[in-house]
Amino acid sequence: MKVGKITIIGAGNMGGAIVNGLLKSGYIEPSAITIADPRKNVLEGFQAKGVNTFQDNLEAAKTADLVILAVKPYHVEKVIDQIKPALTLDKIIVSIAAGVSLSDLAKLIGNESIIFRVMPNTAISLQESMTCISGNGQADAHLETVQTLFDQLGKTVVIQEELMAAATVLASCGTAFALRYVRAAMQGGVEMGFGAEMAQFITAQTVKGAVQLIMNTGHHPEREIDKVTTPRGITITGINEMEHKGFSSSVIQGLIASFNKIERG
Ligand SMILES: NC(=O)C1=CN([C@@H]2O[C@H](COP(=O)(O)OP(=O)(O)OC[C@H]3O[C@@H](n4cnc5c(N)ncnc54)[C@H](OP(=O)(O)O)[C@@H]3O)[C@@H](O)[C@H]2O)C=CC1
Ligand SMILES: O=C(O)[C@@H]1CCC=N1
Repeated sequence: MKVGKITIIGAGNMGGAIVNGLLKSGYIEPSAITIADPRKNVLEGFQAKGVNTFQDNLEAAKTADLVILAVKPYHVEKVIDQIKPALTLDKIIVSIAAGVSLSDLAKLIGNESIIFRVMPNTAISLQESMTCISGNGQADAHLETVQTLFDQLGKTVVIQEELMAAATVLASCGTAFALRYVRAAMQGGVEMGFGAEMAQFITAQTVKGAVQLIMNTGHHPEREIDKVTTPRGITITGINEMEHKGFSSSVIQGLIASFNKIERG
């Protein structure tokens, strides 16, 4: 079933990106979208796009069929307290707060409620998110509705909740990790003679093409790497030097550090 009215609580990086992705998708009318945030100035831009805006979270949540909690993890409890009177059992509640479990949410909202934990990334604004979804027992009957909604905003997978911390690191933090590679390559490009703008253009298109090589074929990355690394050639010299300096190991250790941060707080 297609979702009716959506309310997003929190108009920050992610709340705003979700609204922009929804508007771009045309999946639902701007008038069926509501966003709430205490800051009036951030709401004005959304109002201009025909989206309903509120500084009062409870008012914003009242009319919704589906409420997305897009506030920082440490604001989730306070926000749920504010909107609880509007969280009737027929409403779908979606939290994107990192590290806030379904059982944490059920304690605050109620065991009978329909609750999803969803982990998107900032590319949701361009309908290019990787979004991981899990839900509680009541959520099963509404999974298609929620997955179809996020399918409009990129790619989705339904996962066991125990994998949600790993999903957060790979897919949500992953945007920043990938862009650090891009930045580092740009810095190298500038040292070799390109201006920053040209270095960014060349690096970004190269990364996009490399990603498409594995996405379009399903090939393992090493299969495509093998096609680039001429024996005694230039690429293997650079790759081996990166590995001597700990490239793969640094990436893995960074992922695990982020994972431990979610798991241990
Ligand atoms: N950023 C990312 O890439 C991702 C983030 N997430 C999760 O999404 C959530 C939001 O992150 P992000 O968008 O980056 O954070 P932001 O701080 O950018 O956005 C949160 C917004 O909520 C506002 N806010 C604060 N208190 C309230 C309140 N009581 N009621 C309504 N709005 C309030 C904030 O205002 P103010 O700034 O004034 O406090 C801010 O505008 C987090 O839980 C995070 O873990 C998940 C996936 C990816
Ligand atoms: O860094 C964070 O805590 C959030 C969650 C995932 C991406 N950004």
